[in-house]
Amino acid sequence: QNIYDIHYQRLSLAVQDSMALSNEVANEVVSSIHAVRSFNTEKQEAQRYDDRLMETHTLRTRRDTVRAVYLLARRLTGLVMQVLMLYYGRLFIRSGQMTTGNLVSFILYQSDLGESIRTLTYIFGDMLNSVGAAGKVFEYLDRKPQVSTEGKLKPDQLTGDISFRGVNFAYPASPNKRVLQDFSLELKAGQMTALVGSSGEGKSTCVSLLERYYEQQDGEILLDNEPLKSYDHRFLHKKIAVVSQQPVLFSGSIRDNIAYGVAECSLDEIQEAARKANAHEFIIQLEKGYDTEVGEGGGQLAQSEKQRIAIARALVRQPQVLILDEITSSLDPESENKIQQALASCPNQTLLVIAHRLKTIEKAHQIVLIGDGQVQERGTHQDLMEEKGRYYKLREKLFTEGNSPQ
Ligand SMILES: Nc1ncnc2c1ncn2[C@@H]1O[C@H](COP(=O)(O)OP(=O)(O)OP(=O)(O)O)[C@@H](O)[C@H]1O
Repeated sequence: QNIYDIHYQRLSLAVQDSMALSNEVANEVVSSIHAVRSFNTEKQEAQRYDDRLMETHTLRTRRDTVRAVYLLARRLTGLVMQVLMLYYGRLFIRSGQMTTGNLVSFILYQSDLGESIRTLTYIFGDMLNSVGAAGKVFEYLDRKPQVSTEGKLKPDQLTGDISFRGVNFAYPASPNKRVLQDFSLELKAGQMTALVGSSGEGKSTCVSLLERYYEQQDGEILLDNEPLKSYDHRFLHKKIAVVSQQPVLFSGSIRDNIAYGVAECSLDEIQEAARKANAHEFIIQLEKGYDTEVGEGGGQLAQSEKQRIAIARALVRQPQVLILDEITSSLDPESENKIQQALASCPNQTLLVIAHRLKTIEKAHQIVLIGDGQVQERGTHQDLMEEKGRYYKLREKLFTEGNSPQ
C-alpha cells in the first residue's frame, strides 16, 4: 500500500504540474494573439500546446496504469486469502482442530474486520493524495515575501522628500549583475526630478525599489527621513503613485478604471483628474462618456488614451509622490505639454519623471543622468549643457541620429 501511495502521489503531482504548464501555454498564446497572428505562428503554437497536452496525457496514462495494477493486485490478494482460508479451514475440520461452525463464524468476523481494515487503508491513501494536492496550496500560503510588509508607520503629514543612500541592488534572477552601485540621490518635495540615461542603465529599477517590488541589498531608501520599509505598505502605495510604460487597465468602465482602488470617489473628482491628464475631452466624446467599457486590458482604447486614463488614475489618489515612467512614448507632444502644465499646478508634489524624449524634461528642477549604476551627472538643463558632459553628448547623439530630442 505504501509503495503504491508514494508512487501514485508522485505521479499525481506531475500530472498537476503538467496541466498547469499546458494552461500557461494556452493563456500566453490567447493573450498575445496579435503577435501570434502577425508572425504567422498559429501552427507552431498549436503544436506547442499539443506537445504539452501529450505530456499530460502520457503522465495520466502512467498514473492510471499504476492504479489499475494496484486495484488488480488488491483484488487478487483478497481472492487468494479467501481460497487459503477455505483450504486451511477444510484441513483443520478434517483433522478435528476446528468445527464447521467455527469456520463459518471466522469467515463472518474476518469479512467485517477485513472490510474495516481495507476502509482504513483507502482513507489513508486518499488522505495522502489530498495532502499532495493541498501541499502545493500551502507551499504558496506559507511563502514569506522577500520584501517585508510589516512596516506600521502612517504619519498624518508627509512631505515627500526621498533619498537613496548608498544603494546597491541586483535582481534576484541575476544576483551577480549589480544594476545600482553605491547609488545616492535626493528627490525634493515640490520639485520635478528627471532621470535620464541610456537603455538598461537602471532607471526603471529605481522606480521598482521605490514601489518596494524589490528590496535593495545594501544602503537605504528614505521617505521623509524614515526607511521605506517602516511604512505601512497600503499607506505607502496610497502616497506613491506610478504611471508605467505599459499602462494596465482592467475590464470595466473608464470611471471604474480611474477610481480603481479608491473607496469613495465622486464623479467630480474623477473628472478633475481626467482633465489634468488631458483625458476628459476624448472621454466625453465617447457615446457613453465615463461609463464606456474599456474591454479586456483596455483593448478597446488607443494606447495614448489608455496612458491618459492611467495618469488620471494616479492623479485621483492625490499622491504625495508621483512617478511617470516613460509615459512620453505613447503621448503626442501636445498632450504631454498639457499634462506637464497640470502637474506643475500641484506645488507640493514630488515628481519623478523618466524620459527618453529629452526635450520634455528641460524644465525639471534637476536632471539626473544615470550610468553604470550610479549618478553620473546632476543639475538643471542649463548646468548640464554648460558642463558639456554625457548629458550634452546624449542630446547631440539624438540630434545627429536624426531623432530630434523633442
Ligand atoms: N526582473 C528583472 N530581473 C533581472 N534583471 C532585470 C530585471 N528587470 C531589469 N533587469 C535588468 O536590469 C538592468 C536595468 O534595467 P531597467 O529596466 O532599470 O533599465 P532602464 O534604464 O529603465 O531601461 P529603459 O530605458 O530601456 O527602460 C537591465 O540590464 C535589465 O536587463
